[in-house]
Amino acid sequence: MFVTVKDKEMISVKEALALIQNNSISLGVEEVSVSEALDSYLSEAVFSPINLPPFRQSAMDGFAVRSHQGGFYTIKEEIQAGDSKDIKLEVGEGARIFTGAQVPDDADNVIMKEHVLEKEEQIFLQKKTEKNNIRIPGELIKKGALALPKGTLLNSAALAFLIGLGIAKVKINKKPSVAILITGNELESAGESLTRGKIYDSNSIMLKMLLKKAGIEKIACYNVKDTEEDSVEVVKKAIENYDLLIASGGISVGDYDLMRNAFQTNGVCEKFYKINQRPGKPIYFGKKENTLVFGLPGNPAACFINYQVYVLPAIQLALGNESILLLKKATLEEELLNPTNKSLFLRAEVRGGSVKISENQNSAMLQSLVAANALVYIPETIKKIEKGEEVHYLEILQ
Ligand SMILES: Nc1nc2c(c(=O)[nH]1)N[C@H]1C(S)=C(S)[C@@H](COP(=O)(O)OP(=O)(O)OC[C@H]3O[C@@H](n4cnc5c(N)ncnc54)[C@H](O)[C@@H]3O)O[C@H]1N2
Ligand code: MOO
Repeated sequence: MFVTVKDKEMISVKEALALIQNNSISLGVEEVSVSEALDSYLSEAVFSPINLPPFRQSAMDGFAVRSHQGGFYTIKEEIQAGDSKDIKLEVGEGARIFTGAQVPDDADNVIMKEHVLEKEEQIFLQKKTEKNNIRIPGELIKKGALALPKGTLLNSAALAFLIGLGIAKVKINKKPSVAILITGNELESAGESLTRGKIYDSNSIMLKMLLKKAGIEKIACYNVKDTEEDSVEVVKKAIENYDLLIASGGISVGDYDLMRNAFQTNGVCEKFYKINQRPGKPIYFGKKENTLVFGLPGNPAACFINYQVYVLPAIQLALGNESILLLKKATLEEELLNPTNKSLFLRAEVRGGSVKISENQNSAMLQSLVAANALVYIPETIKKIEKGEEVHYLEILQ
C-alpha cells in the first residue's frame, strides 16, 4: 500500500505558537553591572533609591532671588553646578546661579540671565515670567517610586536612567546560549570556489546575525554532515552544552533529511512537526529538559521567516519578555489572493500605514527579503483581501 504524508498531520500557526508559549524555558536570574545589561530584560521591578533631582535645582543660567515687589536685587554670591554652599538670602537679595546648581533654600525664583540688566553687584528685572525655573526634588522620579517594571527591555535609555539613579547592578534573566546546526553536503563557504552541485551557505551568517540582534551572546555554529552518525553526534553535543538548538535544513521528508530522527534518537520530546503555512511548512519544535530544539527548513527565506515567527518568540519568552508576536495592522496597496489552503507569511514593506507585498515570495530567495520590514500574516481561511482592506503584519528587525 502507498503511504502519503497528509496535510492533516500539520498543525496551524496558532497551535504552533501556543505550543511554543506552553513550552518556554527559564534559565534563572543573574546580577550584572548595568553596563553589561544591554538588550537584557529585568527579572524584577526596580524602585528609585533617590529623589531625582535630589535637591532644588536651577533649570536656567541666571539669578536665584528671594523675591520682593521691586525690580532691583543685590547679588551677593555665585553658585556653580556641583557647589555645596549653604547661602542665606534676605528679601531683595540673590545669587548668580548656573543650570543644574542647587538653589538656596531662601530663593523662590530663578530669573533667566536674558531677563535682567546687570550692573556691578546689582540686577534689574526687565521681564516677569510665570515659571520660577526651579526643579523640585523628585520632579523626575520620587524616592521609592517604580522606576522600571519587571520585564523591561534594557535599552540604552533604560541603562542611562538606572545609572542616573545611582544603580550600578541589575538583576536580569539569563540569556540562552544557542547552537546553530548547519546541515547539507551541498554547502560551501563564501570565499571558496563553487564546484559542481554545491551552493554557498547563507543560513549560518543569517541566523548568527539574527541572534545577535536578539541580544544573544553565546552562539556556536556546527556543520553537520548528511549522515545519521554525524547528525546524532552533533545534536547530542549541542543538547549537552546549549539551551537552544536551531538546525537549518534536513527537516523535510527526503532520505537525507536526518534531523528529526537525530532529535528523536537524542531523547528530544517532539512538540510539533510541520505547520500548515507557506513558506516554511517543514519545521520541527521539541524540548529536552530545559533545552529547546528547532529544526528549520534549509530554504533561506523559509528559514528566516520561521526564525522570526517561531524561534524569536521562544527566545523572547526565555529572556522574560511576554509580549511576543504583537501583530500590527496596515492597509493593502493591492488586492491579494490566497489560492492555497495554508496560512501565508508574505514579506512586505510597510510605510506610513500602507503595505506593499514584495514581488518575489520564493522560499529560496533572499534578495526580496532585503528591503522587507514586515511579514504579512494571511490566515488559512482567508482567500481574498481587497485593495485598501486591513491586514495583520509582524514587524521584523533584521
Ligand atoms: N517531498 C517533499 N519534498 C519537500 C517538501 C515536502 O513537503 N515534500 N517540502 C519542501 C519545502 S516547502 C521545503 S522548505 C524544503 C525543506 O527542506 P529541508 O529543511 O530538508 O532543507 P534541505 O533539503 O536541506 O534544503 C532545502 C534547500 O535549501 C538549501 N539550503 C539548505 N541549507 C542552506 C544554507 N545553509 N544556506 C543556503 N541554502 C541552504 C538547500 O540546498 C536546498 O536547496 O523541502 C522541500 N521538499
Ligand atoms: O517551506 Mo518551503 O519554504 O515553501 O520551500
